[in-house]
Amino acid sequence: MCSIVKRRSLLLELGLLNSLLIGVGVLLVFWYIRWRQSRKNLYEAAAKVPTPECMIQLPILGHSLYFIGDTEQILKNVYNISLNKSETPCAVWLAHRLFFYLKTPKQMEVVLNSPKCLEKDDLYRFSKPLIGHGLFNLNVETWKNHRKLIAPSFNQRLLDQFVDVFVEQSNILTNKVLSKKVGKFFNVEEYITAAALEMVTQTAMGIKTNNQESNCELAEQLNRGLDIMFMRMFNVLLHSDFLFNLTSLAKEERTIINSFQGFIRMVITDKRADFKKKEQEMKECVEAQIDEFKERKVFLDHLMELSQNQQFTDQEIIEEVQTFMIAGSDTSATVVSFVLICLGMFPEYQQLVYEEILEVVGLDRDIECTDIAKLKCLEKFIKETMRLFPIGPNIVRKVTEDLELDGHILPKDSGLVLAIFSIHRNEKYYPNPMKFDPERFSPEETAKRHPYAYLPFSAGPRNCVGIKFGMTVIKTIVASVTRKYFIETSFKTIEEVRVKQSLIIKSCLGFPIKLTERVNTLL
Ligand code: HEM
Repeated sequence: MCSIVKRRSLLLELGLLNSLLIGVGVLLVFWYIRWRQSRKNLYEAAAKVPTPECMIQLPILGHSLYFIGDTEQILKNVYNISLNKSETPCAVWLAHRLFFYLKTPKQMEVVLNSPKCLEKDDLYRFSKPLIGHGLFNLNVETWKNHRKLIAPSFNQRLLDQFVDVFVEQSNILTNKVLSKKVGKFFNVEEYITAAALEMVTQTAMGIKTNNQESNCELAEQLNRGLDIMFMRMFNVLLHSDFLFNLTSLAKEERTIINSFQGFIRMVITDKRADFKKKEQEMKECVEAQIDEFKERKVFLDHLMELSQNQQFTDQEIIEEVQTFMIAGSDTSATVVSFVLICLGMFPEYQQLVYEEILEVVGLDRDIECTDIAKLKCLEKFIKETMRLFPIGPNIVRKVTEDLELDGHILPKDSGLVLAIFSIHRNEKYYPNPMKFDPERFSPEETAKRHPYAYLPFSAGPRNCVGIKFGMTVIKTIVASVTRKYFIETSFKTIEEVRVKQSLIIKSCLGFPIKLTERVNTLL
């Protein structure tokens, strides 16, 4: 009797369980159908354009498998999409996310100037911990306000005042740091990064850290942080915070960010105290002495002034400084490193650059701000280097309202991959594209090209805010090194310089150069 009752209650429980499972199943199916319906416009838009021929599309994962792997392979896979002759936007699925891959200057012009594409894509969310919620990453509404307030800090007059810092640090790099490396091959990147980081630290925060002469742990940490960030962006398995936090990468990233933010906080606290002290001294000071207190203003001073008018909170200041330091140092240092290996590969151009420096600056005196614009040959050389090695090889934006492009509707919530690396190496815009030829950037040749065929600093309202700053840093360092040393590299051709995409482009084999001190004679 007892066993019959038990069996009945078991059957009852099983029945309930089955009903529960069926109920959950029905709900899931219902939710899935609704979810698919809400994304109908994405599927329809994707069906109207080609998918990349070089990639197989899998259920659920889409083309994701092509974006798992090392950062060299990822850049190659993205580049391979451009080898298809068709210029129609093509659709790439990264799991449930739809991206359109764009590769013509006309498409770049429309997208970069459209108010519907000012938002950075969700992929950039993985960069927020390290780069901060500053200009680079902010959502459009806050970005508009911050950009308006911050852009004046990058004016020419202010930049001219920083040239002294750039020159001082370039001299330390050339005369103290690199002089120990003469005569043997070495990877120049870490030394340039330390110099650029010190330049940005001084001009962003107004403090000296003697980065170049001490062991530059911060620079190394930031490089590793950027690598982890990019791995996460393209590896869908690491997109979930839960799964990522189970990996050792998450722990490593947290350590890097804590030490970086701790450093910025410390500087801001010191600055605030200093700011208050100076304000007090100014109040007590007679008019004639006030000039003594008028020092060169750095980026942080501007932000702190804006915070007094309630335009920036303390946290926003920290995030903007964080952005400025990463966006300003790693980019400039990487371009300088590429320029140095290109100078090594093409000695005939190196000679022209060297002769120009002697003509404009001479042998002995320091570079001055008025010299920078006169270094035209160097400028063309830098531009050609940035064509072949653009810092942001692929920029990704998000569509916030349906956008019409080349007769196709790119729907809200899709992502747009702007394939700058592919345009820069496309023979349609740059005949014989792998030939290194600075004359492509003579005014006559430049005028013949679509202006959006060259985008090293992006373009439109959300372009790089530090273009002049970056170009001045690059010119000052390269002029200083080239005036003192003849540069060689172990790379023989551009093709040998294998590249990978961390958030920015990097050389897979580093930046090996050999320096020989020049026996300088005036021309
Ligand atoms: C040669 C050096 C540099 C290159 C090639 C470069 C390139 C770029 C590119 C391509 C973007 C757009 C990225 C995107 O839309 O995904 C960008 C944005 C930005 N860059 Fe630069 N950059 C350089 C130097 C600098 C410097 C020196 C600073 C600051 C001192 C800076 C600050 C920024 C900021 C704040 C943004 C975000 C702008 C916004 O969204 O409003 N960059 N940069």
